[in-house]
Amino acid sequence: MKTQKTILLVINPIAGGTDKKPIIDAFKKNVSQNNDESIVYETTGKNDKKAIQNLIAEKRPDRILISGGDGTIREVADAIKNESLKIGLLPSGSANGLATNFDIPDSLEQQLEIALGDHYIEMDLLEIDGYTCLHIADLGVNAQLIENYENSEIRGKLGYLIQAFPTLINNDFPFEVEIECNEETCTEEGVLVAIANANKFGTGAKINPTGKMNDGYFEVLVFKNFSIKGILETFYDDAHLDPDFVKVFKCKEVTIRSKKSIAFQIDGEFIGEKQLIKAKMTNSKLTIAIPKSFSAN
Ligand SMILES: Nc1ncnc2c1ncn2[C@@H]1O[C@H](COP(=O)(O)OP(=O)(O)OP(=O)(O)O)[C@@H](O)[C@H]1O
Repeated sequence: MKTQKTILLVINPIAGGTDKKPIIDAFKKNVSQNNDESIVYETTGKNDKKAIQNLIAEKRPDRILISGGDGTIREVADAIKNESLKIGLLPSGSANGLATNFDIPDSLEQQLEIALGDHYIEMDLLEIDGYTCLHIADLGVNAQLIENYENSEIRGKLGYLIQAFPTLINNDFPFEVEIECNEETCTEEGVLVAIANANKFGTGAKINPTGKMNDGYFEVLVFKNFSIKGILETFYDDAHLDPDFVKVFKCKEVTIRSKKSIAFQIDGEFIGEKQLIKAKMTNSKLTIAIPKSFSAN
């Protein structure tokens, strides 16, 4: 009979460009202190989903800790879709949008305590054009900014800020979209259309303050104004949900159409220029260990 727990760490060695040895060492130490067994899987960037599935089938871990950015979390989420496995987050990516949403602290010690703890959220998972979306996807100015940022040399918030000005000046926003949801179709004009399960962008900007990550719904938010002040506030401060600035649709399924091809991103990853987007709430949930102080509202 299995008397101890098995904890698997899936870690992306290149995420965030940092040395991962301290994370692996702290993980092993923490797990062994509880007399549990630790397993470490380092991602390779190739066939990781299958390798993680094989490891789960072989070792039957009780929990999976994930160290990387949102891309690594998505890889694990896809791998465990049909399993009821708990996960914990040790954020180490250059973008940690999901961890930002749960207010996961910076200290590795605290992260391990939370990730191995017993306070969870059953988080909704969205599917957008065949991709799993963990927190926020969007069409328009932010996706354009991410594309420009990915092609630039300067990382971090300063990189976004520097890219913000040419992005805002050198494009043909606002654009028109047709939004089909809740058995209604309407036409809206905006500079950014977000599909949000979560409240915040990875930068910490609270763009969807009323969204709940476990209510079986997501929000479509159309940001209407093309004002540098408004957009920068959206990225760096709490957004104002003034109806003149943003229109919100709460739904389980949406189709968005645009006559022009518009930049589109999911969870901080630039996907491409799109004219048609279909998003829906899935029946899958991700059980994530989160801080006790986090309230899903
Ligand atoms: N060993 C590896 N070598 C190269 N790429 C890898 C490796 N392991 C994972 N990857 C790639 O890393 C990406 C996921 O990175 P993730 O989002 O977790 O971290 P990140 O630092 O935030 O990355 P990014 O800055 O690219 O968003 C995936 O594209 C995956 O294929």
